[in-house]
Amino acid sequence: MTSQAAHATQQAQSVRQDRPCPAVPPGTTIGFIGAGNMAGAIVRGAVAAGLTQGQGAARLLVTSPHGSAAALAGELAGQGVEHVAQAQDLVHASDVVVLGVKPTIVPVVFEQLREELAERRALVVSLAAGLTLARLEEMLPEGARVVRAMPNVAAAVGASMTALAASSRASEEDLALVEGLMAAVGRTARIAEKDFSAFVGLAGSSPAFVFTFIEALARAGVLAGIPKAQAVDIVTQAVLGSALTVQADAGAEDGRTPTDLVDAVCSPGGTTVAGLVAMERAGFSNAVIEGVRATVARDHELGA
Ligand SMILES: NC(=O)C1=CN([C@@H]2O[C@H](COP(=O)(O)OP(=O)(O)OC[C@H]3O[C@@H](n4cnc5c(N)ncnc54)[C@H](O)[C@@H]3O)[C@@H](O)[C@H]2O)C=CC1
Ligand SMILES: O=C(O)[C@@H]1CCC=N1
Repeated sequence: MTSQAAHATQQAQSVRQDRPCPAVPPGTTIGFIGAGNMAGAIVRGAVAAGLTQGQGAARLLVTSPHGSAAALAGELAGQGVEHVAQAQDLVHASDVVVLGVKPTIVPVVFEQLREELAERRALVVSLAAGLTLARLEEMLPEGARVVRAMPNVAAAVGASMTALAASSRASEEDLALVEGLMAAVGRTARIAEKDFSAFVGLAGSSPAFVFTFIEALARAGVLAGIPKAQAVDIVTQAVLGSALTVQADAGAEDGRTPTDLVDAVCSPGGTTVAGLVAMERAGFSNAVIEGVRATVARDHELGA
C-alpha cells in the first residue's frame, strides 16, 4: 500500500468509526470494473465499514486492464477483495456490477460485456458523469436494472455526498443495496434524475472548486508572509469549521442561513466586510455561479 493510500484508509476508518455496517444483503458479490480513484475509494470504504467481514460477508471483485485492480486487491489482501483478470469472468460471478470507468469508456465496456450482462442480469451501477439512466438502458441488454450514483472525491475519507437514482426496472431493494454500499463512504441522498447535472456542479465536481479556493486563500497568506504549509493548515481548518457551522445551524431549530452567518462575521466597518466587498467587486459569487453553470452544461454534453 502506498503511504498516501494508507493515510487515506486510516483517515477513512477514523471518520467512519461510528457508522453502522452498510445494509447490503448477506453474501452479495459486488464486481467493480475499473479500480481508479472512485472505485478504489468505494472498495476501501466498504472494507473499512466491515462489509466483507463476519457472517454473510459480501465478496468484492475488481478488474481493470492497467494493473490498478491487481494493486488494490494486493493492498487489501485477506480482507475479502479479489482481483479477477477478465472482466467477463467478473460479470459472471457478480450480483452487482459497478462501473468505475470514465464516461467515454462506459460504451466500450458495455459492448465488450454485452453477452455476459445479458446472461447474468446483474444490477448495474454507474458512477459516470453525464450518462443518464435512459442512455445507459439504451446501451445495455433489454430489461437491465440500473442505478446511477454520483459520489465525490471525499469518498476517500468517508465524507462523500452521493446522489442516487434508479431506473424504472430497478427495485426498491436494488436502490437500498446501492445506498448501503455508498453509505460506507459518506452520506447519500435520493434525488430526481433530472437534478443529477446540477448535483455534479454542487457536489461531484465542487471539491475541485473548494480545493482551488483553499489554494488561493493559502497563497494570499503566503503573500502576507505566512509559510505555505502553515497557511494551508490554517485555511483547511477555517474551511472545515465554516462547513461544520453551516451544517450545525441547518440542523438546529431557528438555525442561521449562510447569509445570516456572513452577517454574523461582518462587524460594521470591520475587516471582513472590507474583504468581502473587494472579493465581490472582483466577481467572486458570479465566478462560482458561472463555474457551476459550465459544469452542468458539460454534464449535459457528455450525455448527449
Ligand atoms: N474522480 C471523481 O472525483 C469522481 C468521478 N466520478 C466518476 O467515476 C468514474 C471513474 O472516475 P475515476 O475513478 O476518477 O477515474 P480513474 O481514471 O481514476 O479510474 C478509471 C479506472 O478505469 C480503468 N479502465 C480504463 N479503461 C478500462 C476498460 N476498458 N475496462 C475496464 N477498466 C478500465 C482504469 O484502469 C482505472 O482503474 C467516472 O465515470 C467519473 O465520471 C464520479 C464522481 C466523482
Ligand atoms: O469531472 C468528472 O468527470 C467527474 C465527475 C464528477 C467529478 N469528477
